[in-house]
Amino acid sequence: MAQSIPLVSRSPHLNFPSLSPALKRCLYGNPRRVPTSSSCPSGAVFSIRASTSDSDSSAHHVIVSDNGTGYARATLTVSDAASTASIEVDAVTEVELKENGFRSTRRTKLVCTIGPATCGSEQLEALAVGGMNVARINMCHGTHEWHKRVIDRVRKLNEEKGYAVAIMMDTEGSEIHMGDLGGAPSAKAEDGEVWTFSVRAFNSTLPERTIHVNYDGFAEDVKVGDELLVDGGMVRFEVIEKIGPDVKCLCTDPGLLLPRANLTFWRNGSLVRERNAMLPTISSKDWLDIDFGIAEKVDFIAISFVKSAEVINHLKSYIAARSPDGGISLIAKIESIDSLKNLEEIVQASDGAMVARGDLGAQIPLEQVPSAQQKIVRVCRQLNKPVIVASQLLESMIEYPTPTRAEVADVSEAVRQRADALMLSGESAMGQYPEKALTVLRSVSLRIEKWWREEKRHEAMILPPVGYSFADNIKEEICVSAAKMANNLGVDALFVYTKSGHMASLLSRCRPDCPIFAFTTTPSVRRRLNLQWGLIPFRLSFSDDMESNLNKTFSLLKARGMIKSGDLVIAVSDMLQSIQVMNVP
Ligand SMILES: Nc1ncnc2c1ncn2[C@@H]1O[C@H](COP(=O)(O)OP(=O)(O)O)[C@@H](O)[C@H]1O
Ligand SMILES: C=C(OP(=O)(O)O)C(=O)O
Ligand SMILES: [K+]
Ligand SMILES: [Mg+2]
Repeated sequence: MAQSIPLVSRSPHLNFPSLSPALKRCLYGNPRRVPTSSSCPSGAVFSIRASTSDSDSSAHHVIVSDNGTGYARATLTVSDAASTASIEVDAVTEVELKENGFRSTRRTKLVCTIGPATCGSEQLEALAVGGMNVARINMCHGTHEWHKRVIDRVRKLNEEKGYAVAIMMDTEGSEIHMGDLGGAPSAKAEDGEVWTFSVRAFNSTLPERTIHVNYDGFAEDVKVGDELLVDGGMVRFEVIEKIGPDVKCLCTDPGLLLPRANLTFWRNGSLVRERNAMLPTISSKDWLDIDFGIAEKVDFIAISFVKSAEVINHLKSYIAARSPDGGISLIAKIESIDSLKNLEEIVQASDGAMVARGDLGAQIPLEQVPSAQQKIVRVCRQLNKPVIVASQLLESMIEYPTPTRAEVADVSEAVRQRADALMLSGESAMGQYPEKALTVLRSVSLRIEKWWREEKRHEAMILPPVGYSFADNIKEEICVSAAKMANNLGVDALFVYTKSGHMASLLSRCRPDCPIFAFTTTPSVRRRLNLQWGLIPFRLSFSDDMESNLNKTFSLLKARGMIKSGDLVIAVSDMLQSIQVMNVP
């Protein structure tokens, strides 16, 4: 494929105005221009190291000619062969690596929910600069058009600015929730007020103190005396009367009602699950949203209110039939009593899990949420699946520029547990201080991680074997040993060459002291590895010959100032059952 690109011959630099920004970025690192015309006479052919971030083809040759016009022309040849000469890494990580060295890179990954406060290109870029690894879109809110605009903006950012921000689509699920409040951003419920919760469809404006409920069986299922919890207890009501489709409720704990807030009802101190438990995990709207996610090639789909492994398996085969390249990972949200009961089988079937503390805290007593979190994080690590700790990490920052001490302690605890990722919800979607909230997550993560390394607080790593096939057991053993060696020798980095990403996960699971450079061939695997603890994913074409892979990687990384001679590295790969220890030449 050859492209003709005009350039300005009389400028001291060759200027490529119509070159795509992604290619421009890659020309010799980051210049807008190719070096001087004197070193680039008419007819000259020279190589540029460049590649487009989302394809395997790379620009290789620029041929300059002047055609006697006085204005030279350059022809850019895009060739697949050239991709073997390039390496792609997240622009923020590259700066971090150069400025602070390996050891101080952040290991805990960060997920930001995108909403009205952060959906613009500039705001998304600010989040990417601030360390967002995954952008989450919540299908409870907004239209497909709205979500598509966000996805396109993130993709553009990745392509033009060299990020690898992954996209996670989160389904609505069949939860019971309130309606839209007739367009109002919120409504205040005061102590002693009587509100009507109704399953009636309201076409025009809602009557005063009336809330629409999305679940048709609601008025039948509740009983007088039941307690109705909005958002897991942010506001509480007591059911005092049932009149056909309307349920009259007395406000007992005042608070702010937000559009589409989740509803649960409790009887004699336990959650009423009756028909609620019969709701399908994936609603008809969810299926439409999932089709949207597949069409948009999102990297992750998070499934709300998962009850069993069966639904995950079902969805996996649905996605596999429609997206055969396997580019979508499924994240099971653990946010119900059933999901806790079937935790192991759900996590085993999924590609990762989320501790969705918002709804979980509405389904089990709040004081049980921390132990549930610890258990979920532990199970995920045992089964080698990434885990995200979500909801209310920095809730007060929706309104205030600094977090509470308790919030900082909560974030620290999730980091200490070695969760793969922390998530912002309302803080980044509709809060006043999205970037500040992200900065808090980043700095608290870095601080806690540094503290372990300084104190050398290696907690005993009891990792029961999880491999099912012989081959898998070998990989697991190699990674456990490589990580242990890395800690004992104090190496600068672990290198892993992996096509599917599996070997990189196995290393991440060991939570070693040093960062893990994960080299993978496809942009999609690279983006998905961005969710996992301690992995710095690079896109690189490599062969089965480890010797040449290593030499190539060393020279590419050295050229970009990301490693230096003498650095101690341990390398493992999908292709070879060995652990190599060496100093960068
Ligand atoms: N796409 C969106 N459009 C409008 N508002 C959104 C969007 N995504 C999130 N929000 C707002 O951010 C809040 C927090 O997000 P999240 O925790 O993901 O949702 P929920 O509160 O429904 O569980 C939501 O309650 C909603 O007010
Ligand atoms: C992350 C959660 O899910 P959602 O925000 O979709 O309710 C949660 O319940 O904590
Ligand atoms: K959701
Ligand atoms: Mg939820």
